[in-house]
Amino acid sequence: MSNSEIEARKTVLQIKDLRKSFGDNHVLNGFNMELYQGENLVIMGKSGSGKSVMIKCLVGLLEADSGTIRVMDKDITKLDQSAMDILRADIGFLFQGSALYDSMTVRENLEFPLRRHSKKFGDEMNTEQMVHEALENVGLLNAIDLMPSELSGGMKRRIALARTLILRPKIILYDEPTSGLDPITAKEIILLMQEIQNKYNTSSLIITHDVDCARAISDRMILLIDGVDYAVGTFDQLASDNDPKIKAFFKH
Ligand SMILES: Nc1ncnc2c1ncn2[C@@H]1O[C@H](COP(=O)(O)OP(=O)(O)OP(=O)(O)O)[C@@H](O)[C@H]1O
Repeated sequence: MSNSEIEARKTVLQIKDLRKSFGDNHVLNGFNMELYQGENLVIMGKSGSGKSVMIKCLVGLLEADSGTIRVMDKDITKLDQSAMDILRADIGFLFQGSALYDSMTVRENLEFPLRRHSKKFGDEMNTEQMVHEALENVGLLNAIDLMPSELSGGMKRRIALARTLILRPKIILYDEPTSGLDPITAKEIILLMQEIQNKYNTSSLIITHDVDCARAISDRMILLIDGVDYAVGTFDQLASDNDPKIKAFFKH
């Protein structure tokens, strides 16, 4: 995708001048980002640089000190609880800790979010069909009646992805989607993320330390350094930059 193609697109998520401190620890010092419809945007930052704080502000788990966050043209700091719930149904999360419920089968794990967000799909919701489709999307329909304890780490990650997808999110937030996986399984997850993006034209914000993952999946990248969007560009643009702070990310 060329830069001009991306720029012609609709913005689905926009953060402007986001600031958040904990006492003297100034974590975010005016962070900006824009996620365009249908793109995969990777955010990379060192450990402790504020990636999780940024995501928590984005989903309303932390209150920013200042700045604006707009999700699909709505300023989330101004939404009441019910408006926020409706918006949340359009945002999917795949977090490191998004564990499956151990006491439920795969099928039940997928039915669970559907019941919670049944309003989004109304009376026409066909739970069985939606569970099947979500599992087919991750190639694990045959695991429908298994318990999480019977799944490998890679399979669990795929089921977690299916559970996110079943709500047909417009935006997916991925926090370290390949962490803890061996390189082959990590590649499978990246392939799946690409397939899903192609099939549903979702927009994805991906936080990762994994340079291979960033190379494979990103249309654009943002480097979060010193609490700001220090560098923005394609993987190739950033990987060939001579700034020492930027270079540090791409050294193996
Ligand atoms: N609730 C909190 N109270 C006080 N300090 C916090 C809180 N949450 C985060 N911090 C601080 O904010 C800074 C950024 O943390 P954050 O978890 O966002 O880093 P990160 O970039 O996600 O790191 P990692 O890649 O290791 O997950 C750290 O210095 C952390 O100690």
